[in-house]
Amino acid sequence: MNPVTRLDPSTATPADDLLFASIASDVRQHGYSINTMALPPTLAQALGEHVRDMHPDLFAPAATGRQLERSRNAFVRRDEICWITGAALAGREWLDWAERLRVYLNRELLLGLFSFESHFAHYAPGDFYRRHYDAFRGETNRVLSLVAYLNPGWQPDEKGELVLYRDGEDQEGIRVVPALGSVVVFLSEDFPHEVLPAARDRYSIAGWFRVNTSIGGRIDPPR
Ligand SMILES: O=C(O)CCC(=O)C(=O)O
Ligand SMILES: [Fe+2]
Repeated sequence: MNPVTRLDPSTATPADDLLFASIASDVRQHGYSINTMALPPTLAQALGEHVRDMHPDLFAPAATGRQLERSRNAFVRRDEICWITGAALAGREWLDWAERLRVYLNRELLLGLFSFESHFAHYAPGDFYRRHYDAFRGETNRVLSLVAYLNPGWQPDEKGELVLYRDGEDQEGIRVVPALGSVVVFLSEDFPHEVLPAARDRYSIAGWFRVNTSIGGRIDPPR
């Protein structure tokens, strides 16, 4: 077996640097950042192939709700998820990339991001995730949400957009097509968002950078 060469996960490469700089400046100015064809193409390709190859049994219905009241709520969300552990190479490379972004954002924005968790999500045709926040003030350690899309050749009539609302009042939102390589970052407590039903299988990664403060006496509460 050939040894696999991996980059030092803590240092941004020149290619990452441009993207990371624009994410940092968007988040500083607006609290969110939307980037098309942003993931390194080989990484996007590898993740897309990996997620489509994964055995369906690895995916489980996603839970909703606040920290202590988690339950499956099929009225709120219908997707199935699989947490990314880094056991497979594509997942490992994704976690390394997110780690470089974490280090970069901490340096630029002083957010004190401490850790990262993420899962693959599969939305079968018709699946959705209703308007929601990823974090509620004082209830979770999630500070910054990161979503990446893994769908080559997405057509406009296939729908399945992410709608990112600018605040609690916004009803119009900004629509993001879930096309391969697009990356969206936003402050988890500030931007409600939803996933519209799609006409074909829709694959994404949702992740969260977290801080390490204790909440209600519990340190680093469970997902
Ligand atoms: O897949 C997406 O577009 C976003 C998913 C999402 O909002 C979530 O998992 O919290
Ligand atoms: Fe979300």
